[in-house]
Amino acid sequence: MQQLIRTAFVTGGAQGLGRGFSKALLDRGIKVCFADVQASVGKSTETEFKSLYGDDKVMFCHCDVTSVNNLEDSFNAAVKKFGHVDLMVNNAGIGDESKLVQMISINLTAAIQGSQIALEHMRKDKGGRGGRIINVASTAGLIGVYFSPRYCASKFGLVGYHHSMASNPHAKEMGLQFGCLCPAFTDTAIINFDETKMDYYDEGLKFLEAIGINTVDAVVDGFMHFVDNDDINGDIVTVTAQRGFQVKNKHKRKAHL
Ligand SMILES: NC(=O)c1ccc[n+]([C@@H]2O[C@H](COP(=O)([O-])OP(=O)(O)OC[C@H]3O[C@@H](n4cnc5c(N)ncnc54)[C@H](O)[C@@H]3O)[C@@H](O)[C@H]2O)c1
Ligand SMILES: CC/C=C\C[C@H](O)/C=C/C=C\C=C\C=C\[C@@H](O)[C@@H](O)C/C=C\CCC(=O)O
Repeated sequence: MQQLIRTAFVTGGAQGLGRGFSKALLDRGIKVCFADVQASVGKSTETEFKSLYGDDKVMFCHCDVTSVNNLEDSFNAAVKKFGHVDLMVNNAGIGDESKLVQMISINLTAAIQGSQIALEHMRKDKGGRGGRIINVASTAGLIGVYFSPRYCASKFGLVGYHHSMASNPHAKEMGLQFGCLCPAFTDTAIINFDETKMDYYDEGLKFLEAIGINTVDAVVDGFMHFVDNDDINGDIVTVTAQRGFQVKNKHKRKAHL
């Protein structure tokens, strides 16, 4: 029987993919707390969502995910308002090769810390009611990309964390499931590149033009796989302009060998 998802916490939800995931969840009647470092964009997204879905369905927390205290306080504010968080989405991210330390801190460290905060709250063996933790990585977490090597490293790290957590034989008794979303280039602000954000800028742009750009809606469709299906533990969803969304799971494949 499908675990009922009633509430979600989404980082980086003020705009782009996080906003798209939040809206799709709200459309399903799931209450959403979204956190973002951009206060004014977050507030205006919150105002719009409240007018569409009602004041009790959505909340915005101004939060810099690189501060673990800030992240924990925001998560706890969602638990206080909604009673429980069933779905954690670690989505906040940047793509800037000139900001190595900040990028690792946001894309990798904060996503791991967000996962750990969520799982301590969700663990059935510790009195929680279970839940799902979705980490937003990238196809750049699955294949090497020479013009964005630092970004790639942050996303490979996150995919490694996902595999490790999903392969935990105790995940089931804790009531936890781990999913990882790996889109290729998608039409959001993160792909507004300039020479400082990418190595081999011209070659990077040519690659991007050659493989094409996903719409936000296409990536949201892939994301909803983690909400609409029962047994998603270990799933990696890739979304590419050429092939749409595809689900891969090396843990299940191994189990069948
Ligand atoms: N758009 C793409 O091509 C693409 C492809 C694959 C993966 N991704 C990943 O998707 C995720 C969302 O990116 P997007 O494409 O929507 O880009 P975006 O720039 O539109 O959105 C990123 C959001 O994260 C927020 N954010 C950044 N730093 C933060 C911090 N320290 N604390 C809290 N919030 C912070 C931003 O304010 C913004 O709202 C990222 O993890 C990104 O790496 C994007
Ligand atoms: C640095 C910029 C910020 C965001 C952009 C995004 O995260 C970066 C994507 C970089 C590369 C994407 C490559 C996509 C390639 C696909 O067309 C395809 O060839 C790979 C598809 C699946 C991959 C891997 C696998 O199945 O093993």
